[in-house]
Amino acid sequence: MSFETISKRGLVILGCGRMGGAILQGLLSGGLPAHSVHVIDPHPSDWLKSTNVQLNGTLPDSPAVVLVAVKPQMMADALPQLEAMAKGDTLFLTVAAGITMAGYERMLGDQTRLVRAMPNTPAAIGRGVTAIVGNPNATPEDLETADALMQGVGQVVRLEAEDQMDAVIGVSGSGPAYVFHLIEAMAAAGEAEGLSADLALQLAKATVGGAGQLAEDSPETPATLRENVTSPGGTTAAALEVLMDPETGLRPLMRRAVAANIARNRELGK
Ligand SMILES: NC(=O)C1=CN([C@@H]2O[C@H](COP(=O)(O)OP(=O)(O)OC[C@H]3O[C@@H](n4cnc5c(N)ncnc54)[C@H](OP(=O)(O)O)[C@@H]3O)[C@@H](O)[C@H]2O)C=CC1
Ligand SMILES: O=C(O)[C@@H]1CCC=N1
Repeated sequence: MSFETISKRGLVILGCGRMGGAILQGLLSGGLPAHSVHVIDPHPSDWLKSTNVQLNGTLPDSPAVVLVAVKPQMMADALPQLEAMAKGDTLFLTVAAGITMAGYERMLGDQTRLVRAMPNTPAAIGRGVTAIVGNPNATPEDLETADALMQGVGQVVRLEAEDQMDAVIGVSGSGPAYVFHLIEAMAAAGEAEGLSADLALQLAKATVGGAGQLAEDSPETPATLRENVTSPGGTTAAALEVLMDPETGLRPLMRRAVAANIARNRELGK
């Protein structure tokens, strides 16, 4: 399905907050005409009002795509109003955590053509990464459509099975929050060692941003890049002894954090 089909038949966005808004921004700057987008959201932001999309108005009977971007807790209230579209020729593309394909099929019917997608907030600057997986009704063309829409906000990867989605949410969907917390923690450590708050934050942000870019661009593995910083017997080695402790270091901590993420994701899906 091309952007032309989407602009002819329309795109409905259910819930246009941080994630729905970031995806919409990517699509509009990629050339999707604003008048073909119909947004349902109780409190549209000023930015949304300035885009010329159709806000809380009459919806097309059979839009090309419905993008579902409400919180999982709102899904049972918000989604059933669009049930009739799921009986026709509309692709449902959802970015919500927690809710499984079986859950959507219970709300919309088991004929629904559905793609689950898990983006992350760097989507707001076109640097997101989104994993997608379709239900058995989703055609290869539906996956192409979902892929093309999500490429508007960054890279897209395809999953082999829905059960991989939990780990994806735990790593990349929520991952930006872990990295932002790393920035906070590094800045706090710098401040505790005598730097001003502003300088510590500038150093931490630039270090995480630069290291992230280097890890993406370099042909070297993260392990080699880490070793390149680590002079034998030097300062980095002393810090890494703490961070890489097999019992108390970052690896077991991250393992616990991701496991907690997945446990919550499964609760939200109930
Ligand atoms: N934020 C993130 O990093 C990521 C989020 N997601 C998923 O994206 C989805 C949205 O999250 P996020 O954008 O952060 O949340 P937001 O709260 O920013 O956005 C949700 C939007 O839906 C609106 N809304 C609430 N009730 C309804 C309704 N009945 N009908 C239509 N719209 C409604 C909200 O309005 P109001 O605020 O007025 O209630 C809000 O604008 C979630 O399912 C989440 O799992 C996926 C990947 C990453
Ligand atoms: O915190 C959440 O539930 C959502 C899903 C992934 C990122 N934010």
